[in-house]
Amino acid sequence: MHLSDIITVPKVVLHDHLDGGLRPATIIELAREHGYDALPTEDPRALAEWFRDAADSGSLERYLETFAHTCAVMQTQGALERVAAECAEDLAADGVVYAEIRYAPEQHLERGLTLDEVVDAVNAGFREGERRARGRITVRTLLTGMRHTDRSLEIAELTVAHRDRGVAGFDIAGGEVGNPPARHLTAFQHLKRHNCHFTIHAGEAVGAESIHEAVGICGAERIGHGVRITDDITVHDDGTASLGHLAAYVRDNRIALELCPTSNLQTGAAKDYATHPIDLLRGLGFRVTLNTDNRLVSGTTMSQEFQHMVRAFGYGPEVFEEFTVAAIESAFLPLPERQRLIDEVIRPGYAALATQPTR
Ligand SMILES: O=c1[nH]cnc2c1ncn2[C@@H]1O[C@H](CO)[C@@H](O)[C@H]1O
Ligand SMILES: [Zn+2]
Repeated sequence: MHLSDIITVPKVVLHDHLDGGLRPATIIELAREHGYDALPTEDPRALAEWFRDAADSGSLERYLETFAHTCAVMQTQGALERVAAECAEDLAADGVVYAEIRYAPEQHLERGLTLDEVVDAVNAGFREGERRARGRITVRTLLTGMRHTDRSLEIAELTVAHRDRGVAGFDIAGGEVGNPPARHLTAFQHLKRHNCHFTIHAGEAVGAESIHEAVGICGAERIGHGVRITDDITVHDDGTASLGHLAAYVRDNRIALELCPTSNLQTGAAKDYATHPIDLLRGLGFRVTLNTDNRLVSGTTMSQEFQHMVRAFGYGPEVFEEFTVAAIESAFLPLPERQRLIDEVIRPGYAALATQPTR
């Protein structure tokens, strides 16, 4: 599949951080406006490289340190609106038709904004971005609680308060070691009481135990990464596999795994593309989705993630259609809207590719 075809076909991203995907030139401009002088360089190309290299450390903690620079310039209403609008534009230009973009409102209060003002500014930016993209993309947000702080209940309440107005659900993120999901149980209970969607970053830096807590104790509908579910899967010499109870539960309940291969290589959750568990998990019938995690920090796009999969596993359009439909089916969007995107956008987009003369 040519890159131009990969860009053209409809794609869905469920796991992409707003503060991990800024345009480098925008960071530099906003830093000047805000008087932030700690950027490692003021050259956009060099800055993009700096993020990718600094994040390429084999450790999730080191990967997360780079976000200090993006969050530093996302502290005003104007900056948040701009970053969100550009995010929608960039995704639309890459052929993404539906995106759930997450960020942690508590990280944007340094210059006096309230949590509600942060959410309103980001929502306004996304509506502007959708307009600029002339309706080619729909964006919803997930509000993230940081797992090392103690504001998750407050962020869960914020999610409920802003639901149906651009906010589709909740997530927790940040360093996984030492901050297990169940530490935020009251937040998840609040969401459940209000029938509100949530996903949990789990099984990235910690193994099956973290996924078990996320699913079995907290009740996550999807798993952010979840790549270490392989801890509960035994692959035998003859190629067959046995699933433990946790892996079977995740697979049998169609709990989506928000896999992000490039990010996994950077944080050490996987060794290389060719041995990334995505292909094993897909083969075993897990609901697999392909995502970017952080377009700037991981130096990637949805099309590039697709391309890596073409090279590693020889995937063609039928597999990408499968990933895209799986993603939209697991989206925190009302069923009729998901169905409309499948019938009117995704299926026709892949059908159009299939009828093109081969190039
Ligand atoms: O892959 C990840 N694992 C865990 N936390 C992450 C990952 N990517 C980003 N963040 C964290 O989520 C915050 C809100 O968007 C970011 O500031 C970053 O600290
Ligand atoms: Zn993430």
